[in-house]
Amino acid sequence: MAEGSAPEKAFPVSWEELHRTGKALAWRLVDAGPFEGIIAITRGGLVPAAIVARELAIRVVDTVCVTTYGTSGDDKKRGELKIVKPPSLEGDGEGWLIVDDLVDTGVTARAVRALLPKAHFATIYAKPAGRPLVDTFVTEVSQDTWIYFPWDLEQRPVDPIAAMRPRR
Ligand SMILES: O=P(O)(O)OC[C@H]1O[C@H](OP(=O)(O)OP(=O)(O)O)[C@H](O)[C@@H]1O
Ligand SMILES: Nc1nc2[nH]cnc2c(=O)[nH]1
Ligand SMILES: [Mg+2]
Repeated sequence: MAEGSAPEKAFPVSWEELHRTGKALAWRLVDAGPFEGIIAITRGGLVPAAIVARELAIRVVDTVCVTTYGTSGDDKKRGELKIVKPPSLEGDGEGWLIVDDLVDTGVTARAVRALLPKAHFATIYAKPAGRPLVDTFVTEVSQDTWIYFPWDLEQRPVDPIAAMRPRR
């Protein structure tokens, strides 16, 4: 999310939807390979990487562990980007697939691309600012949207619409 611009729209994603869209990503990647393996950007890329690995029969899965958002306790606030664990892989990433859940400002993608410039970079979702950094994605959402993944959500009771309006 761009500094100073609070996201206005919520885009909640269910497990079923994530699985379906993750498979759609795998379909888009099938002719871009074969890949030596996947590098998942933790933590958000872990579940999408598992879905893509299963669909493309990829057995080698590595991680690059990055912290940016949420380090101050607010999940929507960006902190300083740190690579807390680099990929085990040596080299420029040629023949490898990097998977993340989404690209927003592109700061995370840019940092990981700098480590592995020749790898193919794939995400399920992309916002316009980060889109040029991604080789393959499935769904674009507007920059002022915040995507809520299944692991960000739980079922809760909500008031009926009428209860949220002033009585006439
Ligand atoms: O394009 P950017 O503006 O850099 O944002 C995209 C990154 O933000 C989220 O990760 P986050 O830092 O929230 O950590 P997490 O994956 O551990 O949830 C998401 O999983 C991407 O990795
Ligand atoms: N869950 C989630 N994390 C993000 N990190 C940067 N943008 C987003 C977003 O829209 N949703
Ligand atoms: Mg992430």
